[in-house]
Amino acid sequence: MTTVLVVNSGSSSFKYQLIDVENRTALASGLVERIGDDAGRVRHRDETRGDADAVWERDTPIADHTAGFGEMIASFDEHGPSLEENRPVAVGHRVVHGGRRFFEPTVISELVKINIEDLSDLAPLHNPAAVQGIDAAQKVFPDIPHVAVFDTAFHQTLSPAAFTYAIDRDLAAKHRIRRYGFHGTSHKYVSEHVAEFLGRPLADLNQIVLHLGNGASITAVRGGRSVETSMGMTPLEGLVMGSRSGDLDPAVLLHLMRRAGMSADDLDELLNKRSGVLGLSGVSDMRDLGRRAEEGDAIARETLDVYVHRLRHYIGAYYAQLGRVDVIAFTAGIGENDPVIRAESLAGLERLGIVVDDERNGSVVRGAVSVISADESEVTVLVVPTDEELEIAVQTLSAVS
Ligand SMILES: Nc1ncnc2c1ncn2[C@@H]1O[C@H](COP(=O)(O)OP(=O)(O)O)[C@@H](O)[C@H]1O
Ligand SMILES: CC(=O)OP(=O)(O)O
Ligand SMILES: [Mg+2]
Repeated sequence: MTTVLVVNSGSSSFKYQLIDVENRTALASGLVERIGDDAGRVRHRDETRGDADAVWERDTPIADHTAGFGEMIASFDEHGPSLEENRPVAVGHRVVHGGRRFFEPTVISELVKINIEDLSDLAPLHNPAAVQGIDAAQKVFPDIPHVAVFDTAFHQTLSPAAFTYAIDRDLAAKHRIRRYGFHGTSHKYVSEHVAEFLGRPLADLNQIVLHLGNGASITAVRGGRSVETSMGMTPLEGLVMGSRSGDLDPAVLLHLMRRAGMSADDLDELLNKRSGVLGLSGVSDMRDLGRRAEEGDAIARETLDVYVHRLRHYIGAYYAQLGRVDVIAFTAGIGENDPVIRAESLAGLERLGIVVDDERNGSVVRGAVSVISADESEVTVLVVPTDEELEIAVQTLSAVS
């Protein structure tokens, strides 16, 4: 058995899995969530036992990703499966920003780590967390290779028309300003999985993939290649997110600098950490927002409207970019679990061939691929659980063997 330990450091949570790559199965999985929050939570599952009792949950404040990594090792020691007996051949790390330097899975040397750290100003919520995770993991597993798999990799296929910002050409080239795109491992996995599920060649399918997690992005995939994506030079552009603004008029920044005396660091913090759903409503978690809206809270309802309005804007734009759409796939925390967001983002689009079936949308089985479009819908609408960890494990093994 060949196992790989995968660490997926998100902005507010980190997921891990010990994966038996040949059998494409997880031996253990876990989630350390609400990092940096007093309501931190650890969930560890021994997947080898296959019973509902093999899950352990614990509430504990988790200061940062390094502390979270300690919780993960403690969970393996306490509950199993044994990391000694199922010793991984490598650790695969999700790294959000690879810039132009990295697009293949890359064995992490000191130099690679310095380069990842160097890209932190382009992904301030993510690359520092990844480096912390790599440092902590290298201490625990000093004798096996560590591999970085980059979120930006899948979007290397964007055309210049799609990745170029309309600013001074020389200045942009000098400072490497262009669209890179993110969540690529997820967009790749989901779009390939869709083809498998439908039993159709990937090359024949035009897809719109909506990755709606704490960070969120949408990608137009033509024949398995990313042709347009909503995140840009950094994971700040595009959709409304948990605490990130997504798109705004760049002049807003100038206005805030001139009129509110805000510095670059102030704006960075405002747009990445105090905007989006959090900035509008005071809560960043979509579960909390949905609950408040249901209870009649007007601000929560308005925040949902802003969120959905932006989503629909992109769905329309990507429909036009693709010309013909075969599949719309929802994935990640919100995409997989929130029927209200799914229904509202596609409501009234019958003329585009999109008809969601309310019954199917409301009875999606967690963890399985589900069709939520009506039989008469020309566009097949799917909920597809993403598996960034499996994709990372496969790519990690390919980099070390
Ligand atoms: N049952 C649910 N209903 C609505 N939203 C949910 C549900 N479960 C999780 N979410 C949302 O999913 C988001 C986190 O998604 P995830 O893909 O784990 O994000 P990330 O990887 O960026 O941390 C949170 O906003 C959370 O509220
Ligand atoms: C790139 C990005 O935004 O990642 P996440 O959704 O995990 O925050
Ligand atoms: Mg994520």
